[in-house]
Amino acid sequence: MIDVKDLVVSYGTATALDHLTLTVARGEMVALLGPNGAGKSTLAGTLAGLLKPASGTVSIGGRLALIPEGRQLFPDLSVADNLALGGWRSGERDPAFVFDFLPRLAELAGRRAGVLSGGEQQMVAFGRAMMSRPDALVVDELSLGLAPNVTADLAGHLAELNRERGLTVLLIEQNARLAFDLCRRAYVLESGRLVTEGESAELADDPRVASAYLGGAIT
Ligand SMILES: Nc1ncnc2c1ncn2[C@@H]1O[C@H](COP(=O)(O)OP(=O)(O)OP(=O)(O)O)[C@@H](O)[C@H]1O
Repeated sequence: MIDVKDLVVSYGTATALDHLTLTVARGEMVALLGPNGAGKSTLAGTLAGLLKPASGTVSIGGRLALIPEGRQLFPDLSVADNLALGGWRSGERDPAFVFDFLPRLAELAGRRAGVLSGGEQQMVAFGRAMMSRPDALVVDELSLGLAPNVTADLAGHLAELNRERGLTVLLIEQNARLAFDLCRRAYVLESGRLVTEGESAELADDPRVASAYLGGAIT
């Protein structure tokens, strides 16, 4: 569904992604881990078509939506209007199916997005992305600035969409525990290069990953 080959993306003379190769199969949920500045958002932007590769290829086998880092809502618009904007390209006008799996959004529909809590705003960004009826969803830091229980709630909804509706997910995260819990497979990016990839269970035991992301070995 998502096929990235030998991708190079630069900002002027600075290379943000350096020959990155990565795949996410249809219906798979895969994590991309990396510290600040690793190039994670650059990959998200490139997958969403917002950034142009210097070389390499990106191929997407369906409709892709992005939950961008920092939500990027329209703060002065209502939740309902933010959701409607997500349906602009797909022609989806009815958010009822989004309210089915995120019922809290129905209660918040008339509120201004800018006054919501971080978790509620992330839920709106999630719902807005789903309004485009995507086959694949790229989530740029689901957990950013959110309390663990709020993150867990959103992660549960994401896993449910993956399991029950076959939504393909690329979960871009700094929270390795969350990523390993949700995804069977993960890639680790540093300074624009892949440092390792594999099954989450094996990566959690990898001392390099454990010391960088998990504060020591997982017990
Ligand atoms: N618009 C830009 N102009 C110039 N350099 C940029 C730009 N955006 C990002 N970079 C640089 O590209 C590199 C990768 O940045 P990117 O935002 O993709 O990393 P990230 O892994 O998403 O980091 P974070 O977790 O902090 O969001 C960094 O060195 C960053 O400074």
